[in-house]
Amino acid sequence: MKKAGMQRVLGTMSGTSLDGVDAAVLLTDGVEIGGFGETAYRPYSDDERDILRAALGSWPGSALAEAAAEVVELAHAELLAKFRDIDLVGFHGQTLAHDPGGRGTHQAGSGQDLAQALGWPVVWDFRSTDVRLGGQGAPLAPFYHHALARFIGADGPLGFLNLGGVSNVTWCDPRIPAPDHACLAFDCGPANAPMDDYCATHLGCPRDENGSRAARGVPEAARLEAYVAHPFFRRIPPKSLDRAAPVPDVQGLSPEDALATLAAACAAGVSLAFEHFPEPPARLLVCGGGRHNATLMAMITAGCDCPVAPVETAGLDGDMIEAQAFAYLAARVARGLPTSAPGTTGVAAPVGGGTLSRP
Ligand SMILES: Nc1ncnc2c1ncn2[C@@H]1O[C@H](COP(=O)(O)OP(=O)(O)OP(=O)(O)O)[C@@H](O)[C@H]1O
Ligand SMILES: CC(=O)N[C@H]1[C@@H]2OC[C@@H](O2)[C@@H](O)[C@@H]1O[C@H](C)C(=O)O
Repeated sequence: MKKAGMQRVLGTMSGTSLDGVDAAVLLTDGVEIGGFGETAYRPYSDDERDILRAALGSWPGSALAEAAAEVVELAHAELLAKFRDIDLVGFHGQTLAHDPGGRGTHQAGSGQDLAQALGWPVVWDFRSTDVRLGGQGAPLAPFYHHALARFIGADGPLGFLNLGGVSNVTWCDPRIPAPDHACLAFDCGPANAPMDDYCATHLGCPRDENGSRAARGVPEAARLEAYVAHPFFRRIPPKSLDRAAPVPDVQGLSPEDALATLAAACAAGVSLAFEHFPEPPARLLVCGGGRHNATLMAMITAGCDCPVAPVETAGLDGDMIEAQAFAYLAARVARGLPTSAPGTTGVAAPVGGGTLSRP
C-alpha cells in the first residue's frame, strides 16, 4: 500500500560510460523516500553504442544527434514497457554535449515521444533551465543524496561519491532539512571513462575488470603530478565535466602501469575534492560501476580523510542511485520544487528544471 502523497515514480539514467540504460522505481512525494521498487537494465548493443559514440559532442538538429535520439528513445521504450502501475517517469536521456560555459547542454531523446509511446507522464530535459540561468546543469543527484542521508538516518555530514564515466561528489548535512541549503556538490574528475577507453584502444576489452590489471602496475608519479596541476582541481566548486575531462598522459607505459596511473588519477581527483568540503564527512558512500574496481577503491580509501564504503553498506543499491535520483527529481518537478541550488550547480538561486510532458 502506498502512503498518502507517495507516487510510484520510474527514473532512468543512461550515463557517460554509454554502457546502457538503468531504470528504477522509487516511492516518493518528491521530499521523502517511501521505499524502493523494481529495477531493470538494458545494455546498448554494439551498433547502438557506435551511433551514440559518433554523436558525442553534437547538438540538437544535427543528423548524428537525431540518429542518437532514435536509439535512446527505442532503448528506453523497450525497457520501460516492462514496468507496471507507474504514476510518473523521470527520463534523463543521453548526454551528448555539455558546455555550461557556452550555456548549452544536450541530452538526446524526447520525453514527449516517450510519454506517447508509454502512456505515462514524463519529466525530462532536467538540465537546460539550470544552465540557461547560469548554473552548471550538473550534478543533479545531490538533492536525492540528501533525501537518502535522511532515509538512512545519518546524523551528521555524509559524502556520496559516484564513480561512473566521470566522478561526482556530494557533501550533505541531513541536520539541515532543506537540501537547497545543505548540499555542496561537484564533478571531481574523470573516473572509469579513461580506463575503459584505454582498454578498448590498447587491449581490445571493454574495461579493467575489478581493476585486476591496475593492481599489477605502479602509478607513474611524475605524470600524476603533472595531471593534478591541472587548474580544474583547484577551481572552487561548482564545476562539472563531461568526457572531455583532463586525463593523464599514459603513452608509452605498460598496460599495467597505465591503468594504475589512470586509477590513481581518479583517486587523486576524489582526494582533492575533500579540500572543498566544509568539514570531513563521517563517511563516504560510493555508488556507480567504479565501486567494483577493487584497485580504484583501495586508492580512494588511502587518499580520503574518512571511511570509504560502497552504498550497499547502508542498505542501498549502488547501480541504481542515479536512476532513482531522476525519479525523485521528476516528483519534485511535478510538485514545483527546486532540483538544484547555488551549492550544487552554482545557479544563483534554487531552480526547478525539467519539462513535464503528458501522453
Ligand atoms: N567490475 C567492474 N570492474 C571495473 N569497472 C567496472 C566494473 N563494473 C562496472 N565498471 C565500470 O563502471 C562504469 C559504468 O558505471 P555506471 O553505470 O555507474 O556509469 P555511468 O552511469 O554510465 O556514468 P556517469 O555516472 O558518469 O554518467 C563503466 O565505465 C564500467 O567500465
Ligand atoms: C552533463 C551530465 O550528464 N553529467 C553527468 C555525468 O555523469 C556523472 C557526472 O557527469 C554528473 O555531473 C552527471 O550525472 C549525474 C547523475 C548528476 O547529474 O548528478
